Amino acid sequence: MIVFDNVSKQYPDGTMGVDGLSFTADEGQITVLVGPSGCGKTTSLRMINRLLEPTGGSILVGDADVMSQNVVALRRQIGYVIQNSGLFPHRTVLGNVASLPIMLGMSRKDARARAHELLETVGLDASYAKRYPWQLSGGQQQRVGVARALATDPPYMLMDEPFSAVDPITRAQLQQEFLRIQSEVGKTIVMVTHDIDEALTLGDRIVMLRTGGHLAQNATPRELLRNPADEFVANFVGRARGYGALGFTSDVQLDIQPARSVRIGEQTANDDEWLVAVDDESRPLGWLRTDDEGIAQHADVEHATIITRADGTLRDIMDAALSSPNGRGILVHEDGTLRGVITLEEVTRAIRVSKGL
Ligand SMILES: Nc1ncnc2c1ncn2[C@@H]1O[C@H](COP(=O)(O)OP(=O)(O)OP(=O)(O)O)[C@@H](O)[C@H]1O
Repeated sequence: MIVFDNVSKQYPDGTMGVDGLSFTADEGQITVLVGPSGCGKTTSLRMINRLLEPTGGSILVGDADVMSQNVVALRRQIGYVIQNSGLFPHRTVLGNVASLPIMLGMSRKDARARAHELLETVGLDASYAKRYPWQLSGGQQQRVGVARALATDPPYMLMDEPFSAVDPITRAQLQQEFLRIQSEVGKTIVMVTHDIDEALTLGDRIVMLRTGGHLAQNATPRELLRNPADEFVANFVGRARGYGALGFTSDVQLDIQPARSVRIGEQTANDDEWLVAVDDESRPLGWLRTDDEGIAQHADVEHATIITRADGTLRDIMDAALSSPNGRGILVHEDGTLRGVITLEEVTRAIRVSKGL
């Protein structure tokens, strides 16, 4: 657990970076600090591992005030991931991930074995191990940064805009992988972002700051969307409030209909009818209309269709229906096999029910 108790940071020139901030980052959860530029997010984060020192109040990591802990011992418990990864440029990927455990006394062999494991965890195969950071894309560098922070298996992680230097698609991918990793490792994480969508996607709890380093609201993503504390919070959450609120798994029962499907290469009598094309393992590829001879061809599949899980969020399911050429979304089971289809009307009904309309 990390606790901020009435914490302030006044810089030597008199600027109040953070002013009387209190919040708790619970064990095993992701707490996201979010807010406009200059509101004190990074200042708050850097006081946790004592890159900066508070001028008022106290910060507890575990049970002890950070100011009473030995700095080296404190930082050993805290993984730190920053924007642009901050990798050692002259060390290989493997060297970057293994260096801290070696410094802390792990044998070279064990540290390298662990580094290989971690690279796999963050989605980099063995061929990347010998490369240098400059030989990687921005997204790959961020993955190495996350692997490095996990290498000593610290109970706490601080992450400062970890996914902001990459393109939106890579970013979404990294976010999802990060959530998967966190579901396995269960670290106590404090993350900084200026992006409300990222905060809503990743945060178990969101601590929103306003200019001057004051707390604006401390809430779960759901509460923040439903009950913004004031106009500032409502404006900051902004466009995300309507559509974004659908980004949570809903408990509304959906009427999913069976789908007419066809395997590629198969002959079907249903020409001029939309069918779900599936592969040999019954995984859908997209919608397709068979040709005159009724043969399902790969080239005829509408690949722009978004296919999503039947137990996903209403937002994903709505995307599936909206991206379909016929207003019906293709849904899959957890293992990727075809579950059925859902009409846009049914999605709309589910949205109304979930919102109590
Ligand atoms: N060394 C410093 N000396 C004086 N003021 C500083 C110093 N570092 C930061 N500040 C000020 O403290 C305030 C908070 O800065 P901080 O970097 O924590 O904001 P932030 O929310 O992380 O911003 P951003 O999203 O732009 O990175 C700002 O007004 C900033 O100008």
